[in-house]
Formats: sequence, C-alpha cells, structure tokens
Amino acid sequence: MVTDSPIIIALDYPSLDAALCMSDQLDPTRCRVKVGKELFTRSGPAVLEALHGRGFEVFLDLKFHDIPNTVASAVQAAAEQGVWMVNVHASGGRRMMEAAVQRLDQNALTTHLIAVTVLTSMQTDDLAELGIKAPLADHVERLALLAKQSGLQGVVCSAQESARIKTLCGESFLKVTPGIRPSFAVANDQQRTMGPSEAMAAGSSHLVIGRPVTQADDPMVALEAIEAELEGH
Ligand SMILES: O=c1ccn([C@@H]2O[C@H](COP(=O)(O)O)[C@@H](O)[C@H]2O)c(=O)[nH]1
Repeated sequence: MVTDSPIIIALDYPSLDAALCMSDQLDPTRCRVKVGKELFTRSGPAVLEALHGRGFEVFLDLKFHDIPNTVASAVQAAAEQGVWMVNVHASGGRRMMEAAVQRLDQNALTTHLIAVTVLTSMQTDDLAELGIKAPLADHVERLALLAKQSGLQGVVCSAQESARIKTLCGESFLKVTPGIRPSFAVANDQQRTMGPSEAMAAGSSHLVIGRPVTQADDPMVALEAIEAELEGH
C-alpha cells in the first residue's frame, strides 16, 4: 500500500508483539513505519514480513557502516526483503556508498538508499571530540553532497539542515528527518529538533517520529494532533 504521508513512525519496541500492537493501531495509507536496531535484533526478518503483510512500507533503519563489500551485501539483503528504504552511514565514505548503489542497480532493486549525515542526538561539541573541527551544519552539508555524488537518493539529517540541503542537493533529494518534536513532546536524547510543520516548511521530505507518538498516553491522539498540524503541507 502506498501513502503520500511524510510521516514515518519509529517502532522502537523490544518485541515483535509490542511493535505489531502499535502497528495494528496505525493505518498504512496514512504513515510508513521504521524498524530499527532494537526491534530487528530481537525479532529479525519476521517483523518485516509481518509489517509488509499489514500493508506498510518499511524503512529498515540499520545504519550500515562497514567495508564496501559488507555494506553492499547487507543493503542487497535488506532490499531483497522488500523494504521501502534502507540506510548507511555517509561517514563510511564514497567507495562504500558507491558499492551499495551499484549492488542495488546490478540486481534491479528499487529500494531507496539514503545516508545518515550526523545523528540528531549530536551537537558541534560532540563532533569536536571526534576530531571534526568544522561547524556541525557544514559537516552535514559535506556528507549530504558526498551521498548525492555517490548516487544515493537522500540523507538522514536534522530538519534544521533541510533547507540548506535542499538548496545544495535539490528538491528531489530526500531529507528524512528524525528529532521531530511537536509542541506537546519532550526532547529526550535528541539535540537538533524541530516541530512537524516547521520541518516540512524547511524542506524535509519525511518526518521520523517515535516517542512523541509511541510513548504518548494515547498514541492515536498524538498522531492525529501531528496530522492536524501538517494539514496543508
Ligand atoms: O540521526 C538520527 C538517525 C536516526 N534516528 C532514529 O529516529 C528515531 C527517532 O525516535 P524519537 O523517539 O522520535 O526520538 C529513533 O528510532 C532513532 O534511532 C534518530 O533519532 N536520529
């Protein structure tokens, strides 16, 4: 089932049952879902099968980061399971990203491949500790351009960087943005945040939303509030 909604709900749960309990309250015509490291490590490919069976398009957010051949094989494995989107870390470099793109092309796999720039939980000081002296926004832009030149379809970035990446990499280059925080939600461990409608106005193509919905007292009320805020975008 295909949706036009920019919303991707992060199913960060410790079991298949818990994730499916949430997904059974969601409508695949109104959002996509994201499977990350915790859920996939616990439930394996069964979760993808179960979500696909319910009609959801799935972003498999495993953020591969390894040598080119290993990443290309992992991306191929993900795509062969029918996921809508998969990702790698842009800091794995050009050869790694090109190998992943080439592997998808060689096998006629149409899964969207995007790259993580700088995690939305990080700030400039965190980069400085890693020896990266550039301002955070500059580093994000550098990695986004590298991802584009390597043939990827988009990046994971903070919505704070979406406008600049849109200018640099073009409108059709995907800007998938976690760290989305509606006014009723707390930041948790996110550092670079933005509200849903502000993020869309800034040029985000997709909004990744986890705890503001999944840990709300009533997840569906929280999701409807976000959808209402987004009406018109
Ligand atoms: O830079 C990144 C990359 C991925 N994520 C993931 O998105 C969700 C966000 O969940 P919230 O509960 O809305 O904070 C989560 O699965 C992260 O692993 C990210 O936050 N930042």
